Amino acid sequence: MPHAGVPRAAPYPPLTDSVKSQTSDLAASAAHGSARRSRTLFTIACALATFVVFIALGAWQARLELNARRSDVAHDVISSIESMVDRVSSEHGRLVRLAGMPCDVARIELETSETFIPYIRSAALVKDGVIYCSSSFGPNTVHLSTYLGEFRRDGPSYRLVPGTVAHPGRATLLVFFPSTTPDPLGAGVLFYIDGVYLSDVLRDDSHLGMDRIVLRNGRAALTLDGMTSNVDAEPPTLSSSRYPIDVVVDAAPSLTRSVYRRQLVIFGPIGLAFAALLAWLMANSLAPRRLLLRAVRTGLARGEFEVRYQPVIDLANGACIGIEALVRWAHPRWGDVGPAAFIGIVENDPLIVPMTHSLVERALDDLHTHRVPPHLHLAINLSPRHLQNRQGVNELTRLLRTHARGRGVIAEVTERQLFDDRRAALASFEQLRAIGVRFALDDFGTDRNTLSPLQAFHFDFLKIDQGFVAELEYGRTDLVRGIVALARQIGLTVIAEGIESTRQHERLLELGVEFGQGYLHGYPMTAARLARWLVAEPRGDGGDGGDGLDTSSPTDERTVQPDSAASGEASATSTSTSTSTTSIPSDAARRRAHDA
Ligand SMILES: Nc1nc2c(ncn2[C@@H]2O[C@H](COP(=O)(O)O[C@H]3[C@@H](O)[C@H](n4cnc5c(=O)[nH]c(N)nc54)O[C@@H]3COP(=O)(O)O)[C@@H](O)[C@H]2O)c(=O)[nH]1
Repeated sequence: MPHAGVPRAAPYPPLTDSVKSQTSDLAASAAHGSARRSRTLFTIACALATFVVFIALGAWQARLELNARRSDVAHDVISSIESMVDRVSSEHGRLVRLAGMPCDVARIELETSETFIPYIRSAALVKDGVIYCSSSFGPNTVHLSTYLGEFRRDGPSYRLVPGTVAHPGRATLLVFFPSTTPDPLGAGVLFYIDGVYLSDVLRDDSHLGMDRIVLRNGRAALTLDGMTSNVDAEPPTLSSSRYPIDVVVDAAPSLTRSVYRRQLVIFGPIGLAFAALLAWLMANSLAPRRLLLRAVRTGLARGEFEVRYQPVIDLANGACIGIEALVRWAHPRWGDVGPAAFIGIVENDPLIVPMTHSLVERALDDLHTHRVPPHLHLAINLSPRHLQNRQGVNELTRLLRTHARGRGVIAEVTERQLFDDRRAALASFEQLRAIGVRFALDDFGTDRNTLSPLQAFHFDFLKIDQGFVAELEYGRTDLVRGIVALARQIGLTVIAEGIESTRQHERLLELGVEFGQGYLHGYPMTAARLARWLVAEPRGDGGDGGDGLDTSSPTDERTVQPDSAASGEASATSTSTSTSTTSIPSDAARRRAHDA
């Protein structure tokens, strides 16, 4: 029987095709297709990057191996040359005392040095800076500076020269030991280490695979091709710690190629295996998400998603002033699935747009069918991703404009991801505000960056998260007090969520919170049950026909009365009767009501 209070004036207009198309598989699968493509590309990119890392590791390993080979060879060369010079050094003391003696007196002993000191071609005595007596040629007159240039008087000097007066064109390492007798122009013994020995060291069999081995002393450099000038400042592969010589060793291209090839043969397959493993792991770790999204898509197409409605109460008088629509999934195999199990994943997928659209469509339809008075606002959860979807917001605007039928709508938005595309979200706020939608910042205080959305976006309500409300049970009121003060300061109305006990209710009232919802007042329920609840629950009314949130179409009939009980279908209708009883259900009464 129709009630006087709520005229069933216009029949509920059929949903337009364009609106229906919003939830079409096509849109969902297009969005899904592009998300899947990006995921596949991401997986391929990660696998490729892994492979490249392994190839780089192989190249690095090859470089290490080549460097090790080069420094082995350099070490070999340096230690061979060092031991030659060592041998000469160990013998110089015996000959240096001859410096200054006449050549014919010293020559015999000098000549024997050629025999017992290995590697030397000859030895010569120096006096007054002049080489005056040689083991090979006897008396001589060559200025020491011809070979050594500047040389030390207080210690040995070493010089690699391309040749000597006696042996031009024959590389020689000269080692000069000054005598202990002071001689300002220089006296001592000069040894000529034969370049043939030096070349033999460079030519050693163990140095196979090396392209170039250069023995350097000052600006002189000896290679297997002869002496060159050490002009470029190529860093040495190894320097002697005892003598002024160093070595540069380069690997031959053939050796380089073979070492690189060998490392790639090792690291390439390992890299491939790891890349494949990573791709497999990624594909499989994403699989549950993908499977869930596919199931949600199927569920949407089959109409498995339902809406439950939780009353929002004026805490001062218990009057219901609105309802929040909450999704539930009636899965044929998994049973009733709460949103916590899927909404987080869906909210991160374009699928949230058609899903929300179909839920809002369903909610408007339900409320109309069950004649839930239009002054009760409808709160919907709108994900930031939806707000950032131009087409989705246009479709939602059209839906609300044509089907809200004067019912106030509050979009509850969480701050998570709201800033991902701030411009788009701001434009959507504006567009929806233009048709009367108002905004609540949901779960306030649960994220890190809580004040920024309040600054950047135009909100009307602030929903205190149930975590803070629960704390009131234990007398911890400071946070709620602070949130209320903040909300007042910036002109927002506070709605508390998750009120479960009369104590919390009373504390909220004391703290100045006007509105709230929670199991104390009403569990999320079907539209039919909501209609019965609106009729049966003892509650105060809005009194003046306003609901405090001012979200409704103007109506002066607020108190809902039972519809025909015989029909079994409850409808909530308004009458002109107004009750003034403010009634907060006791916790026990609430539980009884819910059990019923
Ligand atoms: N994008 C969308 N998000 C949605 C939608 N429907 C719900 N949600 C979000 O999912 C989260 C979990 O929701 P739900 O399991 O429905 O939980 C809500 C209430 O049932 C619950 N509640 C209400 N009163 C009490 C209470 O007294 N105690 C208690 N422990 N829980 C209570 O709290 C949730 C209220 O959610 P909200 O007011 O939105 O913060 C949740 O984040 C929903 O927002 C949807 O269609 N789209």
